[in-house]
Amino acid sequence: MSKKTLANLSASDISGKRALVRVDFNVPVDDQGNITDDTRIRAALPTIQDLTQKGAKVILASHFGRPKGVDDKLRLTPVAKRLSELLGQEVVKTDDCIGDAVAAQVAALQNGQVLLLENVRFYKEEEKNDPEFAKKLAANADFYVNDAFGTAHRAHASTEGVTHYLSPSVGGYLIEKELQYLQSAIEDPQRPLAAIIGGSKVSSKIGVIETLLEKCDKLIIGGGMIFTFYKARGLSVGKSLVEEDKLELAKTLEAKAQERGVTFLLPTDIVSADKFAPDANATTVSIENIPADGMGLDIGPDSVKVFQAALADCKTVIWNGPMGVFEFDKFATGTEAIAHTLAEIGKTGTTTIIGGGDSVAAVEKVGLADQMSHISTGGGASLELLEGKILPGIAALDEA
Ligand SMILES: Nc1ncnc2c1ncn2[C@@H]1O[C@H](COP(=O)(O)OP(=O)(O)O)[C@@H](O)[C@H]1O
Ligand SMILES: O=C(OP(=O)(O)O)[C@H](O)COP(=O)(O)O
Repeated sequence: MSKKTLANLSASDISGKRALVRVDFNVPVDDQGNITDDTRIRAALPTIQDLTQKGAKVILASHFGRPKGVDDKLRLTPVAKRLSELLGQEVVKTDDCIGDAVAAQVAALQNGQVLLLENVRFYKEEEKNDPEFAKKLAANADFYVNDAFGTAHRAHASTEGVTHYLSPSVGGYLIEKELQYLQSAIEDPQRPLAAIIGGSKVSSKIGVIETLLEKCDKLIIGGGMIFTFYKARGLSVGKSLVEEDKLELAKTLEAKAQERGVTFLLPTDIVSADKFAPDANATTVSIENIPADGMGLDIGPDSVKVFQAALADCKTVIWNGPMGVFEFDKFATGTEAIAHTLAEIGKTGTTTIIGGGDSVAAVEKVGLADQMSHISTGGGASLELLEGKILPGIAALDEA
C-alpha cells in the first residue's frame, strides 16, 4: 500500500515507546458471552507480537458491538482472556479507555507488555469522531498503528481522529495483507478475473456490482438477488424475494455487462421451496418453471455446473455473498459447491478471495477456510473497498 506500515518503522521508533493499536475485536459471542469465533483476535497477533518483540508498550483499543453507553454485556474482558491465551502472556485489561486510572495503568507498563482498553464505544464521542475524545485516547501513546481492517470504513475517533494527534500513524500487518489481496484483485489482477456476488438483495450490492462490471471478465450472480434480475427479464418468480423498485436497475446492470463484454451469468436452475423454513419441501426447477407458490432458496445443480465451467480458467476469483439460504442445510448445497470449486481451482494457482460476511461463514462451515488464498476479516469494509470507496481509517495514515 502507499501508506506507511509497521514494517517501515525502525527499532528506535518502537522500542520503549507506547503504541496505541486499534484492532477489531468485535467478535461473535454466544448467549453466555463466550467467544464463538476468535479469527479476528488471531488476525491481530502478527502486529501485536511484532511490537512486543521489539520492546513496545502495546495499548490495544477496540469496539465491541454497538452499545449505547456503558453496557456490562459488551465489556472486552472475555477478549482479554482469549488474547492472553493466544499470546502466552498476561494482558492487562482496563475498565475504561480514557482517564486517570487508565493513564496510571499505562504508566506502569513495562516494555513488551500488552494492555487492552475497555470498549471505546462506551463513549458516544467515539462514533462521532469527537476531537477531544480522540485527543484523550491519543494522550496515553507515542505513536499509532491501525490494524482494525473490519472497522477501517468508519471515520471514528479511534480509527481516524487519533491520527491527528499521534505521529507516526501507520498500518498494521493485517491491514497490509487485506489491502494486498483486495486492492490488487481489482486494480491489477491476474486474469481472467471473476466475481461471484450473492446474498439477499441487489440493493446492498449495487455499488460492488457496478464497480466490478468495470474490472472483471466474468460476473456470476447468485443468492436472493437473482429473482429481481429474472423478473426484469419477464420471468415468473413465484414468491421468491424480489425488489420491485430495482427492476430497471437490474436491466441496466445486465445491459452494461453486455456493453463491456463482461460474461454475465445468472443461475439456469434453482431450488424452489414451499415455505421459508429449514424443513420446507424442495424441488429443483429450471428458471422458466418456477411454481407460482414456490420460493427460490438456492441455485440448482445445473447452475453449479455452468458456474464451475466459467470459473475453471479464471486466475483470480472474488466471492461475496452466499448462493442461497445456506443457514438451512437443505438450501446450502449451491453455496457449498461454490466453496468446493474455489478450493479446487485454488490448488491450480488461482487466487481465491472471500470478501467478509456470510460467505466467510459458509466457507468455514464446510471446513475449507484454509484452502482459500485470503479470507477478509471485514464484511462492510471489504465491500466498500471493492466498491472503490476510500476507507477513512486507511486514508488517515501517513504516506509511505
Ligand atoms: N434465495 C434467497 N432468498 C432469500 N434469502 C437469501 C437467498 N439466498 C441467500 N439469501 C440470504 O442472504 C443472506 C446474506 O445476504 P448478505 O447480507 O447480502 O450477504 P453477505 O453477508 O455475504 O454480504 C443470508 O442470510 C442468506 O440466507
Ligand atoms: O463487524 C464489523 O463489521 P462487519 O460485520 O461488516 O464485518 C466491524 O467490527 C464494524 O462494526 P460496525 O458495523 O458496528 O461499525
